[in-house]
Amino acid sequence: MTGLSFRYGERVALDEVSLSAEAGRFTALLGPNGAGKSTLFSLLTRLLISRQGQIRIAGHDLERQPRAALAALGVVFQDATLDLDLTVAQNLRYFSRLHGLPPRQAEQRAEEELTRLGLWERRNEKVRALNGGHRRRVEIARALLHRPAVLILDEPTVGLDPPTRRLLVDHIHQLCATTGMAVLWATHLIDEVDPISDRVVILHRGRIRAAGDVPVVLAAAHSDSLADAFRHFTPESPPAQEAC
Ligand SMILES: Nc1ncnc2c1ncn2[C@@H]1O[C@H](COP(=O)(O)OP(=O)(O)OP(=O)(O)O)[C@@H](O)[C@H]1O
Repeated sequence: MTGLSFRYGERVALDEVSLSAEAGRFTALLGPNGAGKSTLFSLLTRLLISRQGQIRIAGHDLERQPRAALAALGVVFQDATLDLDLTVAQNLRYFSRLHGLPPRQAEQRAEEELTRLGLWERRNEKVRALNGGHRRRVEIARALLHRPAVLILDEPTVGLDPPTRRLLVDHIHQLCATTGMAVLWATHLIDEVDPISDRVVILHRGRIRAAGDVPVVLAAAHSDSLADAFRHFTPESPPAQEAC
């Protein structure tokens, strides 16, 4: 996205934000509460529209080619959006229909993704019967059914216990490396970043404060830890959590 701005009335939520998520890489969008992460996700998914700036998804302009752009996008929102009274399989089937996947292909894709996330055996259970971590996994499986080129996740580990959090973070890192998908993962938890392979974008009060590979961000902050760099670029914010 380039030069993206958005305001709620007089309140500026995003100010000339430009960032990219590269294919095959995990980009961590780090920002404290109120930084503008959810607003950015709403713009990426067209829940909000901005006249200032441009968003391209897998080469498609979101404003001019919304169908093609959104077809290339997988989304996991901050709040769960599953139907609790449908089974895991029914939730996935419904979503596949929305994306126009033929039934046979939809079933195949559901099996692949649920198996990968260890949930195939539980496909006929109602989502209501699953714990928070398993529901999150179902949402991730659902977001991947149509094989998006870009996957965006808005603080997907909020409320999960540390082992479940680790499992999801590792899973998405692995997917990124093996499928070539671009991932944009919003978080305020520093320990979700892999300092070796990830890119980091630090957003504070609607503006990008730093972006690049971890060593670049550390050098810009004259710091040797990402937690310190985060504090440096987000003054007057609560300290970043390194672990749950
Ligand atoms: N519907 C709204 N009306 C007015 N202001 C809003 C609205 N939604 C968000 N804001 C403001 O816009 C700014 C960015 O909020 P946003 O929710 O995008 O941040 P965030 O980084 O996602 O924060 P969090 O981690 O708390 O979800 C904040 O100052 C917030 O108060």
